[in-house]
Amino acid sequence: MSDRLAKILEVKRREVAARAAQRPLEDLRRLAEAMPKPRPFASALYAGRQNNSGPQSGSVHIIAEIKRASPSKGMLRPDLNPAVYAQAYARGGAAALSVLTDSPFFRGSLDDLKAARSAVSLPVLRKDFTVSVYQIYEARVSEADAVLLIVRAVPEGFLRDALALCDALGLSALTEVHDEAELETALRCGARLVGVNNRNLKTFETSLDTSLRLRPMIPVDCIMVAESGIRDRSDIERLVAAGIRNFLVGESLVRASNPETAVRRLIEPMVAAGDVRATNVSPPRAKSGASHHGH
Ligand SMILES: O=P(O)(O)OC[C@@H](O)[C@@H](O)c1c[nH]c2ccccc12
Repeated sequence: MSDRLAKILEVKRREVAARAAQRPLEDLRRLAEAMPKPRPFASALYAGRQNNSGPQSGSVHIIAEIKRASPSKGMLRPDLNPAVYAQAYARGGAAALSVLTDSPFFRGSLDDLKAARSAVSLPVLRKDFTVSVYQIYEARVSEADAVLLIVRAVPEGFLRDALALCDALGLSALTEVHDEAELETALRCGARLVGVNNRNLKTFETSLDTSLRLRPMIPVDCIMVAESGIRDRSDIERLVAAGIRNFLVGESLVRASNPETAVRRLIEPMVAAGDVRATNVSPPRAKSGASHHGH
């Protein structure tokens, strides 16, 4: 484990222990179980086994992230208003939202999540470093529809229990992996919504090759999300060509001068090379298109 992740997890464990001392797990559990149903998160994404000839075929689904700062990039947008961003992302056509709720390293909070969620009707992921079931109940009580589970951050036994708890609470779990071994662990524990993080946790650099490399290992009954380092339309196109349809995008949307347009640009229908040519050729001279039949 990288020192940086280890440091974050250490701080996180202390933070959660302090909150649990204020409000015991039992109280939180009671509150969680009385919450209204979450919004469906996984089904807002593209599932690979869907009929590929449907109207959704080839469509791009964006989980748009609300993130003020990050340990690797420092301050991104310190004055970010979560409700305003949530609405802009929704207007741009985002399929779901991700809200950083970690405060020491990402300057987020559970209040950000609530503010974002109440401004839109999209499902919302609580983006945090989950090290305790306490945070899963807490996510539910804060109206999250999904939580992040980072394979590298927890023992396999915890991952298994956390996935089962999410299931019982009706929460989706985005299980994050960085390599083949972590993906195997995730699948062994029953993960069905898998995030492939392109950020190398040692160097903090991103490479889309991670998503491209792991894509063929994702079973057909799983939903894959490519995470991190997606800057523009050409990145999306590279990944779409490999059969990837779901993307978690943060920095490039947060930094964009117009977040609504920035999302819309990423999801615009792709124009295939053949289509481009079709619009450029002169109209056919004869109407007898029989020879084109079946083409
Ligand atoms: O800002 P980017 O490069 O578009 O990345 C978004 C998201 O993938 C990234 O914020 C992230 C992925 N996994 C995480 C785990 C914790 C905190 C943050 C993350």
